[in-house]
Amino acid sequence: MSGSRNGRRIAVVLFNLGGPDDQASVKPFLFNLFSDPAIIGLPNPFRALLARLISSRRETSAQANYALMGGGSPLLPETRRQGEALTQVLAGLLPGDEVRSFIAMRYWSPLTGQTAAEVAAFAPDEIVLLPLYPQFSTTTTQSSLKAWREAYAGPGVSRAVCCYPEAPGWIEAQADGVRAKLAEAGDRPVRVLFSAHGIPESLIAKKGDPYQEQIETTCAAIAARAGLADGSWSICYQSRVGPMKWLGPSTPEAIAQAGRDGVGVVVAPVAFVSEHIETLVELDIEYAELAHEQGVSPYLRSPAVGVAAPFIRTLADAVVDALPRTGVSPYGPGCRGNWKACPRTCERRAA
Ligand SMILES: C=CC1=C(C)c2cc3[nH]c(cc4nc(cc5[nH]c(cc1n2)c(C)c5CCC(=O)O)C(CCC(=O)O)=C4C)c(C)c3C=C
Ligand SMILES: [Fe+2]
Ligand SMILES: [Fe+2]
Repeated sequence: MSGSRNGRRIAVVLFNLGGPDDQASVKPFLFNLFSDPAIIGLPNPFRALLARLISSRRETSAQANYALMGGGSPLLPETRRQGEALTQVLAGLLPGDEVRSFIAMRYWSPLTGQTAAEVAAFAPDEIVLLPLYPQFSTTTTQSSLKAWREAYAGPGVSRAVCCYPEAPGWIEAQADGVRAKLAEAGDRPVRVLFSAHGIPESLIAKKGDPYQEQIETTCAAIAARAGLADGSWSICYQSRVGPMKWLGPSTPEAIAQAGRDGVGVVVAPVAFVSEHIETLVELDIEYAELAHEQGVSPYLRSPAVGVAAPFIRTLADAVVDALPRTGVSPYGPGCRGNWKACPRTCERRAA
């Protein structure tokens, strides 16, 4: 943190999904997730009933998965590390301003309402809303920004970063991870599978959700930066939930295809910025077993970017760019507040 009598007080609010801290929080966490109209588009009381039903049904299997990580999700401690690294970089970029970072999780603590009260107590002049989702989706970024607007009643001007699917430091950090795993593969033939969290396909047609398009932008940029040849990489989607048609091909299908083609894989998670259940359990345990069964070898996974310096610099640049009169943006010209029209800095003024 840096301070000055004349500087601005700037709150940076990091948004992520949240995860249960322990076994007892798994069910209420799932209930919160499935109660979100951005996830289940039914009116109440049907949505609440369905949320109760699904959270009860998934509880035991989800608890078993969280137990593999010691009982709860590492998402909050990982996000705290990112917040601390970001605050340090911002102190250097914004000397004279007092910058403090906060974390607002969508479905588990610290929940948005609690964080909104903490930010209000800080009495900021400026609030930068920073989703830890590089690609914008109605199910993630838009849901978090909406929750913030409903919860925050304190002082300051809120400005939102919408997305950074091809921001230079984000792509560099991802490409570094992929290159390291390709080096580990050595002479063995491998395909790079860019694996993103899926969403239901209907959201794209119904809501114009730009997520898939931005995933494709991210993957093409990483492939170019890592020098991957055409045909040596593909995009797939993991973590399907429920009976609806989700984006495809699924990551298990892509692994099976690699098996048929006689190549190993380097799986790169491209929609997550930290390690959590979807990487540590789904990719590292479930899909690794699948790969083993299908004779896919090697099966390697590049790490989530975490606190990699180029990534934290990308976040810091996004914050500086969101503030008024602060230099040249690597993200292109500013947005007029409509994410459908402007896929880079959507919902810039979220207040
Ligand atoms: C890009 C990020 C994510 C998108 C898009 C997303 C959409 C989405 N997720 C579900 C259902 C579940 N997600 C769960 C956990 C989870 N999801 C993300 C990210 C995205 N989700 C994160 C960061 C996490 C938390 C991980 C942790 O460590 O706790 C879960 C719980 C786990 C499980 O039971 O599998 C569910 C359920 C839907 C339905 C959806 C889009 C419609
Ligand atoms: Fe999810
Ligand atoms: Fe925009």
